[in-house]
Amino acid sequence: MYIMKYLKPYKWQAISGFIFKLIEAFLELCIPMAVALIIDNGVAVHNTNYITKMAFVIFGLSTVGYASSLVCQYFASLTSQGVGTLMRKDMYRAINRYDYQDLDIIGTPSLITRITNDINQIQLAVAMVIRLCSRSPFLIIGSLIMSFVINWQVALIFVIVAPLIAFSIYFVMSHTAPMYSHIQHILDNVSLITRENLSGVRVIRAFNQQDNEQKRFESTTTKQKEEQIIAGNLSAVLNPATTIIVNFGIIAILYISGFKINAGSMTQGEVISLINYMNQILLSMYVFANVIVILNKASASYKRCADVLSQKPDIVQGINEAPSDYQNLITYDHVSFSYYSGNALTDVSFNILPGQTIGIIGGTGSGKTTLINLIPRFYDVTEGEIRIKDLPIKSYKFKDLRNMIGIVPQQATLFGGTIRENMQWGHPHATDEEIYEALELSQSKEFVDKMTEGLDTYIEQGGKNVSGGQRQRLTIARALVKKPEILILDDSASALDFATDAKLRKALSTLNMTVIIVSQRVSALMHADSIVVLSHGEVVGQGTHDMLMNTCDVYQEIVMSQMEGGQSNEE
Ligand SMILES: Nc1ncnc2c1ncn2[C@@H]1O[C@H](COP(=O)(O)OP(=O)(O)OP(=O)(O)O)[C@@H](O)[C@H]1O
Repeated sequence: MYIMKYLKPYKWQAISGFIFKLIEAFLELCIPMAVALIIDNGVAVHNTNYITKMAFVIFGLSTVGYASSLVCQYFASLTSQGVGTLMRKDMYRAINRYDYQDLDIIGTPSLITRITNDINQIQLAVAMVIRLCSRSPFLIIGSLIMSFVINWQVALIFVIVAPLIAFSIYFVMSHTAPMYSHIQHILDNVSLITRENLSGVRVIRAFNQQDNEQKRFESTTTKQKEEQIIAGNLSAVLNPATTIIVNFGIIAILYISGFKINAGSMTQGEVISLINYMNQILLSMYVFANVIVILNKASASYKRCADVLSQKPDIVQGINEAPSDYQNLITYDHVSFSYYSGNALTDVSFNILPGQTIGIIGGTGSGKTTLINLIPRFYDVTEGEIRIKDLPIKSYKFKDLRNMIGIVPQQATLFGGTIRENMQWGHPHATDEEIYEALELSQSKEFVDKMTEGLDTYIEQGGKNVSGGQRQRLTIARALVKKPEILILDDSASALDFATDAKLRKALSTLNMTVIIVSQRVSALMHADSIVVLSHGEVVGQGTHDMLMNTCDVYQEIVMSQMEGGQSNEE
């Protein structure tokens, strides 16, 4: 039970909250008794001194009750917020250790919902349990006991009325609870659609899809509205139903008490306090039923959060550091890989020597990105082995393995912060000189120099305030600042014009690095020492441009298609 782990540091706050709530409930139980005394010993005999004195007593009881309630509220907030924060931190940590495969399966929107909405639901439940779980049963049982103390015969009415109220609340709740949980599900969908729409707003407008998206949104919210109305109508039955039961109970109390007052075995004040206790039972049952609804919702949220926490990464690191003596830099040895949705690479074998520039080419979906994602162990091979410096990559510590690699992903992503801060991601102590060197190599210096604040220019989250091409160049610079032994460019120059792309490749060729260039453009890798041609996840050719032109049909087709498109040999 994860919840116990998070509650443990707040054990005393939770217990204190419980105790203060019980004090408040106890004082609340005393008030109808005090009112009865005022009626019998003050109002009935015109004793104003007694009434004044008891008014102070009631004021005192209410004030202490109110103060206890505030203290309880304080401890409940402290505990619920503390539990939520600890849980959120652990979830964040767990998600950061996730394998890519797990991220793919659970999905980012769902993880965001779990770490925000679901934790909020759990926090609310923790606060409610502290504040109301003790109070309501205490008041229900206390009111029953008090009524028996006042007059056991009249109190038998409570024994009939209380279960009837409980049954009607249960009946309505058991029908509405599944509806509300379905409504919650629809609301989740509404938030998913909203998130998708907001993040893709430009694409939606570019494709004139506003009306369709509006309809999709409206149909979901209409469904939510309709279900909400049905559930609301059913809930609305509850109030009059329970009020009728309570009113019958009150009539029965008045009827029987009338005889008893006439017979002198009961006072008017006692009748009033019995009616008050009857109302208190009703209110407490309402509150308790609502706490149960909140607990129900929270238990579903808790399960979703516990799933996140219990998911352990399959990819674990080894213990080795990089050897200084080796022959081959990277070796793919009969590597196959499958996503949960299907096979992506089959029996891939090739070798990369230190200092070589390797091109990876192939059609869309041929497995290029998958192939290079296996090197830093974003995913682990399903079969075969990859070795770096003649050691299996599984035997390296993550830090050592990933320190050797500078990867520029297809999707150029920058983070909120200055250009300097972004550049220092891979090398926290990089000097401005080293950063400028990387900017120069990546063909970014020119546009950074034009920015009035240079390296101090603030990059918005995701790099929204720079163009696609500039973003790509900056991500290349970020990888270069790290001075990796292996630089992997995954279609990283797709947004660059041909001239800049050529300059970039020329600059990279001056570096003492092993470079892997993934591209669909022949011009981007035709000068590589070796080119690997992929088709449907299999290597269908390997060699230099000239060799492949003579031996590999797929490569020839790619070259021909690009020559027809006028993209080849633009240098
Ligand atoms: N995260 C993923 N989950 C499931 N399947 C995936 C995932 N990523 C890729 N695939 C599938 O694996 C195959 C290879 O995809 P990959 O992205 O490696 O191709 P690619 O050659 O890099 O394509 P592109 O040139 O379009 O980037 C494709 O069929 C693709 O649908």
